[in-house]
Amino acid sequence: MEARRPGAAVRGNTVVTDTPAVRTHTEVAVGVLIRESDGALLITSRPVGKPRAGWWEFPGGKLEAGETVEQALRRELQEELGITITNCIPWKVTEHDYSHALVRLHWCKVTQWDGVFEMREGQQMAWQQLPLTVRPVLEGSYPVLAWLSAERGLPFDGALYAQDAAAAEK
Ligand SMILES: Nc1nc2c([nH]c(=O)n2[C@H]2C[C@H](O)[C@@H](COP(=O)(O)OP(=O)(O)OP(=O)(O)O)O2)c(=O)[nH]1
Repeated sequence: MEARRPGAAVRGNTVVTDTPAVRTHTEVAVGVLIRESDGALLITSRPVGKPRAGWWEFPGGKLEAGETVEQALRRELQEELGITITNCIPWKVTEHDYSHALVRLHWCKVTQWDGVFEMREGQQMAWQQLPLTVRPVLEGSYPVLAWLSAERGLPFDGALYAQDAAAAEK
């Protein structure tokens, strides 16, 4: 007799279970662009059509097959912002489990780039000091905001950045 897991059903030759599939990580390259003159951080809003449209984040995006983190970040910032980064200092790796994806975020500090900023996806950009004044901010970015705050001797309060989340697109 066939052993069946609880919750499993047979449809034709296929066993269908309600056991969730193992979630694989989506690898993401993220740039912490730091302006030399005053240490301000570049924050951008997520464009219409993406999950969490209108939320604020550090610029970056998903790695494509065969790309290194640096290659992906260089491509994403050219595509989205029209600039070419000329350094990329690997910094931290974090993970966050969203309902839309389980992401692994590869954070790099970037202090040099060429070109003029152009928001090619209709997003907004803001050079910000800590604490940021834009809201809401993707929660996957909170650890990095906490580390940046610690580096600058500033307190960090994640609750600040969740403000206005209820009104924003999820
Ligand atoms: N760029 C960026 N992504 C972040 C940050 N924090 C954070 O949790 N994420 C998450 C949100 C998304 O689930 C994922 C990035 O995916 P994405 O959809 O924006 O990437 P992409 O630009 O390559 O998008 P796509 O058009 O190829 O779908 O990483 C952050 O500060 N910056």
